[in-house]
Amino acid sequence: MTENLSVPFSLPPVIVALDLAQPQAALELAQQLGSHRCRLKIGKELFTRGGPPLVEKLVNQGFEVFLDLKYYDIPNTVAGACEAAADLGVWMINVHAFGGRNMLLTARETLEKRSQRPLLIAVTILTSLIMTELYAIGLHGTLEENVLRLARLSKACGLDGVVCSPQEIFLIRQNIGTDFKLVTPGIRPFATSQDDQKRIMTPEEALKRGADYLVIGRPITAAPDPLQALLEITASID
Ligand SMILES: O=c1ccn([C@@H]2O[C@H](COP(=O)(O)O)[C@@H](O)[C@H]2O)c(=O)[nH]1
Repeated sequence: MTENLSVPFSLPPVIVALDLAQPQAALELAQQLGSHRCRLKIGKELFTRGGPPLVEKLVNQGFEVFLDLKYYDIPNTVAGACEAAADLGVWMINVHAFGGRNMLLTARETLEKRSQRPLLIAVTILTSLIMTELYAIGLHGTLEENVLRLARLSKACGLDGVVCSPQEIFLIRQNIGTDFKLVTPGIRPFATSQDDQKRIMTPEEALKRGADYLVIGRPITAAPDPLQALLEITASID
């Protein structure tokens, strides 16, 4: 497959989830993928192993990094964590919308005091969850009602967007509009899932529905040739 590197250059909307256990392997994979082809997401496993030095290395290599630590704690603690994450120079960070209004507001206000800040988004309902699980943890209403309520709360608190499943894109766009970033994991090239993801969609369909960013991990990182997998996905949404 040939790549279109012609100007004007714009980064594809793919954020590769680097869910690897070894920082060195993550650095090698990042180098193979290239900062001109994708953004990267660092989550709990890799951050716990590689820590801030790994994040800073990738930022210094020119990657736009989404630090996906999904903060969920009292407002003061989350605000401090957001400050610390912003100090790493990352492009995007996130919190759980379940942390509530005060936590969301404090996080946003803390970041707004900076001359440069990362995008701040909130996780609504994890893409691995289905309705029966929401009932089990005591949430009432449909899954969509819960996602929309949390997305509205996030918007009202001035956040830049939310993490949601691609299946909720229409709902959020219709009710909240386009000035709100929708970051969607649960992306599967063949719309089937043999793993923990439950609310899934293909990259083409998610973008057609209005996703801003597609978070894609295992379909790329576990592929025999990750770069080829990324290029095929990118070509499919071009
Ligand atoms: O609701 C959510 C929030 C975050 N994630 C993260 O996205 C990636 C998805 O990886 P895949 O291998 O493509 O399933 C992963 O890092 C999750 O922590 C999510 O899946 N759902």
